[in-house]
Amino acid sequence: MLAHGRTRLLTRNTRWTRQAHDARWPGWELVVGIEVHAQIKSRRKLFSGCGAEALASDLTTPPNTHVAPFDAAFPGTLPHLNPKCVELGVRTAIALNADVQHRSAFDRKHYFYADLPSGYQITQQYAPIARNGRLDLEKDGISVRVKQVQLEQDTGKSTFLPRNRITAIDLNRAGMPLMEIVSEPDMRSPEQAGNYVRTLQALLRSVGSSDGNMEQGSLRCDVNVSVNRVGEPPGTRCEIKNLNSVKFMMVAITCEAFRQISLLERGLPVAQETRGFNEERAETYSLRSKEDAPDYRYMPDPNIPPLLIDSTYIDAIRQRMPELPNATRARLLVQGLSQRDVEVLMDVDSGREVGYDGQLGYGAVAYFDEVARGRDPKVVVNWITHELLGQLAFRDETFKENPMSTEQMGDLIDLVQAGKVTGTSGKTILRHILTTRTSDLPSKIAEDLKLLAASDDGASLETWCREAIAALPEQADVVRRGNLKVVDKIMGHVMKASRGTAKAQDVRAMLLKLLQ
Ligand SMILES: Nc1ncnc2c1ncn2[C@@H]1O[C@H](COP(=O)(O)OP(=O)(O)OP(=O)(O)O)[C@@H](O)[C@H]1O
Ligand SMILES: [Mg+2]
Ligand SMILES: [Mg+2]
Repeated sequence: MLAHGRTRLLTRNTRWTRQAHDARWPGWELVVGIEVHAQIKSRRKLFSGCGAEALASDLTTPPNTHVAPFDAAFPGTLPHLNPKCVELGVRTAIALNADVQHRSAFDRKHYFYADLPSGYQITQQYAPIARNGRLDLEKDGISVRVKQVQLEQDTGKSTFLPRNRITAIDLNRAGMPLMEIVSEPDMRSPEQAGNYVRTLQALLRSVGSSDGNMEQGSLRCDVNVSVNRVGEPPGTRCEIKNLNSVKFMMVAITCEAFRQISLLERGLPVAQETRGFNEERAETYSLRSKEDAPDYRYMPDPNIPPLLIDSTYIDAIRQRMPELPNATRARLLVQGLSQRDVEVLMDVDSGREVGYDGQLGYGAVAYFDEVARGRDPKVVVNWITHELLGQLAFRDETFKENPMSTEQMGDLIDLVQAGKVTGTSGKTILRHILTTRTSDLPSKIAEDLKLLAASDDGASLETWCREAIAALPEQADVVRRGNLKVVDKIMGHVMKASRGTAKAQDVRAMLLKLLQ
């Protein structure tokens, strides 16, 4: 499963290549670069050793219950780097084809805000853990360069309570580990930007370094947008902050492009600034201009020694890399699955925790792999995508909640393939498992529910057929006169009587025998 090797470069760097004219803004070119902050999936914070379990996803954690003295900047406390975060950072860097730096360092970035008790954030702006990566967007046929990956701390959260007119501070998130993944300005449309974030999410999940969930805040994006007339150098960028879904991010980029173009067309300059996005009014608004930009007074953190990483360490991680999404996609296509099946499988949220050793890979893909061992992949994927996922969706349940084990699914498919139960009964058994959450194997369920195919039992098959002919005399006559199409009607009657246990082929044969 060594799929992490350098994959083929899809195109040359797109940076200066001209994009085919975009009907939304003829004569103009859009340039987008994205800074992604992804929460690292570690059980402990970056420097304090404080437990970070369930903090990221669980918004119900009571405020200020996971705070070590260091997170609250208690005097005399010292940082202690969490090695798990380094490992997951390196793992991410390898997945992005980036150069892991043998020496990186931590800086203090100063600013004053109530949710940052120490008055500075520890980050790696100047000597990041990895540089010069790349993310291939197969759908767009481009490759986005990743400038750097840096480790840094998250801040706390502040909430203004209008009723009491106070701002409440929650330090649970303070000191949580983040990776900032900075792209080069290589995207040329809102769609490419959306695809970049989705592809990155899938990559982070596949290597187990982040949940990458924008809605829950474990992945946050700042998008940088500029426009220029085709053939001219890139314009001044504006950075849009605090976007909480890929969809809104794409809308924000589109709105921002129109705003900048309309300024330039009126001969007005675009000011470099940080902007927010109002979802309801679908417009961006100024947060602060470049002049108001804080002076961060970066300085090396004197309490943290440089991070030295040797080749042996990097190689050990490289050896244990799981299969990456592009390789998974290619492998599934080779197994004969359709593009659509592959998309569906890979889109499904993960059913199991991806181990930190990365052994499991995708939830639904891992599930498929296990069931498909020794079985026809196309048959297996049909049962998973159409029946299982269909039924889960119908019940408004996620794949995480799926009670049907891979053993149960495998047994069910074997029963149907061997003709021991019909396809219809197979679906009944699947629904039975989802409803009762039983761990019984389908072969036992089929017996208990009397769903074993009736083929061996020629007697009842003949009885059902005779009854059906008696119930539908007109149709029976039409068939007798040679119109075989009408036999389907009578078959339907038999299937109903047999509760789906009769095999269609046998029913048809028996009816024709009785009617000719
Ligand atoms: N002309 C441009 N148009 C759009 N995006 C650009 C342009 N030039 C640079 N960018 C993007 O802007 C981003 C700059 O991010 P970077 O983290 O280096 O600096 P920053 O935004 O000044 O710092 P901070 O982390 O404090 O926000 C990169 O993603 C880069 O690709
Ligand atoms: Mg940045
Ligand atoms: Mg920025």
